[in-house]
Amino acid sequence: MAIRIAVTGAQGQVVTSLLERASSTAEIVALGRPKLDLMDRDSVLSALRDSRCDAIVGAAAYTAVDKSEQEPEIAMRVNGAGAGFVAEAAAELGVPLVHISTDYVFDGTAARPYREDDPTAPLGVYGASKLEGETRVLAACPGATILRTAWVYSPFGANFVRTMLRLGETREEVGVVADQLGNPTSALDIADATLAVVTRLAQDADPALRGVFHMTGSGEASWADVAEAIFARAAEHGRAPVRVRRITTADYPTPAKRPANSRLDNSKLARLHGVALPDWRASLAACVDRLLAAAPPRGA
Ligand SMILES: NC(=O)C1=CN([C@@H]2O[C@H](COP(=O)(O)OP(=O)(O)OC[C@H]3O[C@@H](n4cnc5c(N)ncnc54)[C@H](OP(=O)(O)O)[C@@H]3O)[C@@H](O)[C@H]2O)C=CC1
Ligand SMILES: Cc1cn([C@H]2C[C@H](O)[C@@H](COP(=O)(O)OP(=O)(O)O[C@H]3O[C@@H](C)C(=O)[C@@H](O)[C@H]3O)O2)c(=O)[nH]c1=O
Repeated sequence: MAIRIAVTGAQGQVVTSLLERASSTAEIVALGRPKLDLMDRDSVLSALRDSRCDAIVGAAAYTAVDKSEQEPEIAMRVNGAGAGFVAEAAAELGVPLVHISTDYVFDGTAARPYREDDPTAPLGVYGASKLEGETRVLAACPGATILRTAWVYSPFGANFVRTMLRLGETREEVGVVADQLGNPTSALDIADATLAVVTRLAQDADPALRGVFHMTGSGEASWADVAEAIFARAAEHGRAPVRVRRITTADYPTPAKRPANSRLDNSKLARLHGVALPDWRASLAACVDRLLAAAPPRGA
């Protein structure tokens, strides 16, 4: 019988990807606002109780990194307290919980990819609110599994790939920071991996499968590398060439500080869950192909 997985959020990149990748072995029940509002504890508990789920994936979040600097209370309520309400429901229902978190819990000063037990020190409100969420999730549901991912893109919603393709429609050159390193990750790959993890958790009570794990696309990049790969692939689709000017973080001031190095070490997930995500370049090319196949060039 298919495992019934309740997911928080209805239209986010990861939720949409889970809906697309769900197979005959997994049924996704996507719970978004107004039925489930992370700012409203009662709605979270009642939506999850009503879902008759076998497992929960906490994917909804306040993800506007810069805007969160102006709206710290909302970010904290959604990503901190809200994540805790979801964990409370998982504990009450006695079902496995996978909670999605972020590389932005780190300050980026390490000279190597971060491991799960490295000290956290978020630079901005978004990262701090997601860290608060991790703490609350583990307090309310000690058997939860937290998957920290990073730099998520997909054919859906708002993300860096879609921003670059949009800018490339009207510009010959785009300045992109080359001194922030991370792991670009396809939401569709996150969906495949999350389904594997959650299905295993529903069958296996091993405590080693619980706790914090890093889960990103394989391989590392700067944002400028990602932009170059996007425009190179777009050119293969006949799009006008776009140059990437490799700039520094100081050249591109933003309200929120971002980590210079937020590469994550995924070896714990591979060792204990047997899960590894594909190389970011292959998944990024597939995403660009899909977006451009759906949208003919301007003026065509
Ligand atoms: N995007 C990224 O680069 C990264 C994301 N993550 C994490 O991965 C997870 C999924 O991210 P992603 O799919 O990209 O997110 P998106 O920004 O694409 O979607 C976020 C979803 O959360 C929902 N949401 C926001 N506020 C609330 C609320 N108060 N109650 C209920 N739902 C709410 C939104 O609903 P609505 O559609 O109604 O606005 C939206 O559907 C998040 O936990 C995020 O922190 C981790 C690393 C990188
Ligand atoms: C649009 C643009 C951005 N940039 C820079 C700004 C920033 O340093 C970097 C990425 O910009 P974005 O605002 O798209 O990405 P950002 O919102 O920082 O993405 C983050 O989102 C949250 C939700 C996460 O959890 C993180 O893992 C990460 O993916 O690129 C440029 O240099 N040039 C540009 O034209």
